[in-house]
Amino acid sequence: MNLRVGFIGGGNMAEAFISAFVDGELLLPSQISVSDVLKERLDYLKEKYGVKTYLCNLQVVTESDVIFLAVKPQVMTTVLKEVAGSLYPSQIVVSMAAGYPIRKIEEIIGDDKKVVRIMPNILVKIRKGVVAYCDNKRLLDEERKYVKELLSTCSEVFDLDEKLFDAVTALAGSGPAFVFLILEALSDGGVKLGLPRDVALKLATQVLIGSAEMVRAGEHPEVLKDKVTSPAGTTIAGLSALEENRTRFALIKALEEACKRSVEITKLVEGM
Ligand SMILES: NC(=O)C1=CN([C@@H]2O[C@H](COP(=O)(O)OP(=O)(O)OC[C@H]3O[C@@H](n4cnc5c(N)ncnc54)[C@H](O)[C@@H]3O)[C@@H](O)[C@H]2O)C=CC1
Ligand SMILES: O=C(O)[C@@H]1CCC=N1
Repeated sequence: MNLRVGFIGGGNMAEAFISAFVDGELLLPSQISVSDVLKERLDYLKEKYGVKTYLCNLQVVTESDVIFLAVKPQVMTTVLKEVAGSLYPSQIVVSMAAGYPIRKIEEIIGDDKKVVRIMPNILVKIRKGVVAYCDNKRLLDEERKYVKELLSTCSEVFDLDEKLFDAVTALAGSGPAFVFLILEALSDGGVKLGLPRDVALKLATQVLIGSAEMVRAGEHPEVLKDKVTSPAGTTIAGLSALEENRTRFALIKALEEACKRSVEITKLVEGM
């Protein structure tokens, strides 16, 4: 299968996917079309990636077999209503909107349409993303395979029940922002101790990448933590400060709040 891919909304996530698809040489720029309400944004995408761009969303619908909806959840209902009459049941609609359920998409465009819901993260831009995947079971096996292959070029794809999407949105969708904050804070700590800013950021980044790689290699983080921690040493002094400041709780709470917001967004869009 070699389908034409469109994006409605050409913001951060659309660019992350376009960049990955083009750089990964899975799609030619001429197979990709994008629409947005901002002409400057479209000019930028056309110039940088060579994709086809339109101010009209319906043009993307006409030119695509797979249509990624990459607008904010609050804009989804308007966009879906706008394109509903032009969609064919053979086309595949892929939504990445946080908190926007498949049933709401079907309510607007019809339940005869092929609908995929994904929750990606910004790391797809460097082809190290994760994507949670579910669909409304209307895709043919080969179509599902194709969409997953497309997503696999830039991410690890997890088949998950839609019920888990709020939690996945918190951990995987919002997660990079939490990690960026941690990196920034570690760099600040280094600067406070006298390290030059650029050195502090590089050290913090390498520590994070290396630590994640060790966990990926198969060891549990708790076991690894104990290997770093000497009796009466430096690490336990730092860990004790983290416990005193309830760092674990703060991170758990961050995910809970992000998940709660995803549920709130669903309630909000269901009333639209
Ligand atoms: N940014 C992230 O890391 C992640 C975002 N998401 C989801 O991806 C979706 C897109 O998010 P971002 O790319 O971050 O947002 P963004 O704000 O960067 O991009 C949205 C784009 O939609 C355009 N737009 C607004 N109204 C439009 C309309 N009526 N027709 C066509 N285009 C229109 C905007 O001009 C903007 O360029 C959201 O639903 C979000 O929940 C999901 C996972 C991660
Ligand atoms: O902040 C947001 O709502 C979006 C969804 C996940 C990441 N960014």
